[in-house]
Amino acid sequence: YVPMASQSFRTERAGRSAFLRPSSSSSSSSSSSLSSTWLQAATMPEGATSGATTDSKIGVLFLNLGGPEKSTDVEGFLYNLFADPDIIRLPPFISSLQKPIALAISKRRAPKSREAYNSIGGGSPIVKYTTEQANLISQALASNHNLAVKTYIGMRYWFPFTEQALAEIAEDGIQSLVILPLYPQFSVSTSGSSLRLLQEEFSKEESVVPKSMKHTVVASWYDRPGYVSSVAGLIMQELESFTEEELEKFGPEKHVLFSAHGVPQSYIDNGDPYQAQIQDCVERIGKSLPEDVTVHLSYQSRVGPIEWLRPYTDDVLPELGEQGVKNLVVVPISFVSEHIETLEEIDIEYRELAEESGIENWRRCPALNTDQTFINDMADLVVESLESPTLTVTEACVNNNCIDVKEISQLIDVDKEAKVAERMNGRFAMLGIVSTLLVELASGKSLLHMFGL
Ligand SMILES: C=CC1=C(C)c2cc3[nH]c(cc4nc(cc5[nH]c(cc1n2)c(C)c5CCC(=O)O)C(CCC(=O)O)=C4C)c(C)c3C=C
Ligand SMILES: [Fe+2]
Ligand SMILES: [Fe+2]
Repeated sequence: YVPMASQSFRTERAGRSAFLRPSSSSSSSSSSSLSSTWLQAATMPEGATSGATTDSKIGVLFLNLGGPEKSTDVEGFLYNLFADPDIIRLPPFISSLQKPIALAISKRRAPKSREAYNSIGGGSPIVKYTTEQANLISQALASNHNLAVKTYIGMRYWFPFTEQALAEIAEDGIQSLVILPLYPQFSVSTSGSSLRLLQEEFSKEESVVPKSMKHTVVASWYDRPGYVSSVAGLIMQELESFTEEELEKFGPEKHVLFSAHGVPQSYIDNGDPYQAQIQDCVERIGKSLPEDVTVHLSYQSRVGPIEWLRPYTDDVLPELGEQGVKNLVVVPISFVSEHIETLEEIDIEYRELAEESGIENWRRCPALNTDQTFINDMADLVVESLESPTLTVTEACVNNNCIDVKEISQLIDVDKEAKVAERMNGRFAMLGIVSTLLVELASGKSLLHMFGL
């Protein structure tokens, strides 16, 4: 649990800044003409003149996945992850088995996972980095934009849980909340899962947060020039670290491999925008790299026997080796802080595979972590989202196909039948993972182990 006392919070805005009164509304004195952007509505009381401001308490909630901080957390963390219907999708007729299945899979996977966490010091650094990012973004909002906000961290599967963050948000009396998933690209399995949790909470009769609290979501932000240039900047540092001697020895060709986190192919077939956003993201970053650099894209971290997004990183590395690639920078692209899949999977497993494949001059681009260009851009993003029309959690989920429209059919008018049918297909595909488990339980044979679960 991260004590919130460590985060900065000023109830008063640090001063009067112009952005709260954008020029488009500066001559208006009617609150109704301001209703398109919720910050204005939230900060200006009914009938206020454009110059007037009130001190609305603004919060920013950063959503992230979370990770075990010590070895004994691993099984509980895995259970929470596999109990999430956005990670293991079951068809409705066995959905009541979600929890026992999660229990069995987490027990099965825990030793392998624990070993991986032990190899990086026993736990995940996600909370540490996310806390630092939240604090620095809050500082950048104060210094660059004269705006005081309180920041909160809501992890999906481990402490500090999103539910805890919501309780604090309510206790602090936050009136306007920006919800910012720390995943640049949207996937149903990451941002979508966290937003669904919020959607369910906010739509309860007796929600933890008051109905009067306004909120807006930033669903994805991989296409922001600030984000693109901060990643490109980190890649350039790695490319420039190839020495004259190395280039003489291994040749002048430089390659960059973007290794994105994978998702099951069935998610994409059912409307997850993730792959399209990854491709667009890689294209944008690739364009800001020197022309003599060759760019590749692959997907890592697959789990279970079903088809995931291809090509797989562990297939591409040997292929690059065969093609004679020697100078390679590997870039983790789906996440903004170091975690087990950068520190263990890329730095240990893939590095070893690359060496075996003859890729002799290896670099790994660090995750953004506390990169200052990135932090400043995230602060700008918060301000821009405050000035823009709101996007509610429900709208963000529906726009990105991560909500069963049947569940919210009262709220939103869409073609229910078609959407529900599409989701069912994805759920049957996930039966691949689950039926393997059931066969294993019945036969006593370790099929899941064979498949890496
Ligand atoms: C089984 C399905 C999984 C999907 C789909 C998935 C998508 C996905 N995950 C991340 C980022 C992270 N995943 C992390 C841990 C983790 N994820 C899965 C499974 C799926 N992920 C498992 C089983 C685990 C546990 C670790 C393990 O045993 O391998 C983490 C936490 C890392 C940490 O340091 O603790 C992150 C981060 C993305 C971005 C993504 C889809 C886009
Ligand atoms: Fe993973
Ligand atoms: Fe994951």
